[in-house]
Amino acid sequence: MTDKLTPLRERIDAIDAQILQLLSERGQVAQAVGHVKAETNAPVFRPEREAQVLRGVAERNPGPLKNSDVQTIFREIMSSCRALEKRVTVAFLGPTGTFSEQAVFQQFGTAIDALPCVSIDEVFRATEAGTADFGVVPVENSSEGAINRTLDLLLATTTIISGEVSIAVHHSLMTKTGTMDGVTVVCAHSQALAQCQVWLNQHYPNIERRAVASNAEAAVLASQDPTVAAIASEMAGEQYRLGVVQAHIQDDPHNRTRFVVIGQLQTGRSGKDRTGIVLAVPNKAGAVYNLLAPLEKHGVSMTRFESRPARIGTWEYYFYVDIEGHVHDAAVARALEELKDNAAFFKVLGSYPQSL
Ligand SMILES: C=C(O[C@@H]1C=C(C(=O)O)C=C[C@H]1O)C(=O)O
Repeated sequence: MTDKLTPLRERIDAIDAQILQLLSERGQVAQAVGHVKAETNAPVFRPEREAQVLRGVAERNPGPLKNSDVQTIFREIMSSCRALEKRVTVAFLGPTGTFSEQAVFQQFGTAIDALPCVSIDEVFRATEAGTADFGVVPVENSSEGAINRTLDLLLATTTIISGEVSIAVHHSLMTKTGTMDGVTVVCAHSQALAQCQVWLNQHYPNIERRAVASNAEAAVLASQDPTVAAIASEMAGEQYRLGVVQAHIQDDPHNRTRFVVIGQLQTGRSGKDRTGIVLAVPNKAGAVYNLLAPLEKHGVSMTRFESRPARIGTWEYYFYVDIEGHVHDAAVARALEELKDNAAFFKVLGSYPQSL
């Protein structure tokens, strides 16, 4: 047994030495890139380039490692290389242990300074003020729909969207003891309570449900009080040493939340991009139909259409539209020129690589 293992481990040691040498070389090249960028004051973080690297490794992956695992490794390599150029600060809806934090690491890797904020408003403020280089905010959930606060803040913000991240959202019911004995209240963020309502109605119809600021806060409360159960990610549960009563209690097993990255950075073309815009039209018959006609004319696909009541001003609704492509793609540029002409309000939220 040992004799068979020894030569294999020697091979692994030799490979690791090569990997380490190559990582060192990669780091040195990233430092050289950093010097070139510093000379021209160019941005350090280039999401379009990172997206291309990650797509490339999945395309060229010879196996046996899974594409998603190889991408996780390369994301971390890039995060560390980027940190040699400059370490970025990223604001998110805290505390630590939230799905927002998970989204931050999925986009930037872990060689960053994560800045937990108490609200989505605070994430926007920190990013606008430059306290953070970027902010990560939730925009939509596959079962609950739009995150309205984010949509409203996107309308007025001076920041632009530079990226998107989509993560699977699995909720677990957890308590200090790992059982429901003596539990009188289930705490979670209102979105999480909504996403688990059928399951809760079936299993614990009579236990009070209390909305709190975040699932992580619910986990903190449960860790301090055995009569409180929390709905949160298992990651948060581990962090606050909770026992799992039941894992994966969300009503939709494919539940996902999409986040956008906001900042001052205008992301370049990656070859597979998305663009977010906000529009308003005068309240006339056929106005919305006519408004969107240029998309069809120029062969631009719409991937999302969301409306929000305008709370002030002359128009009734703002329309949040996501389209495929980048503002620098010829067809998108032409379509947007025409859209703009027909709109009473028009704002490009940003162009960015489509999430993996
Ligand atoms: C090295 C660069 O800087 C950063 C780090 C990257 C990497 O490690 O591959 C890629 C893009 C940038 O976010 C670069 O721009 O090429």
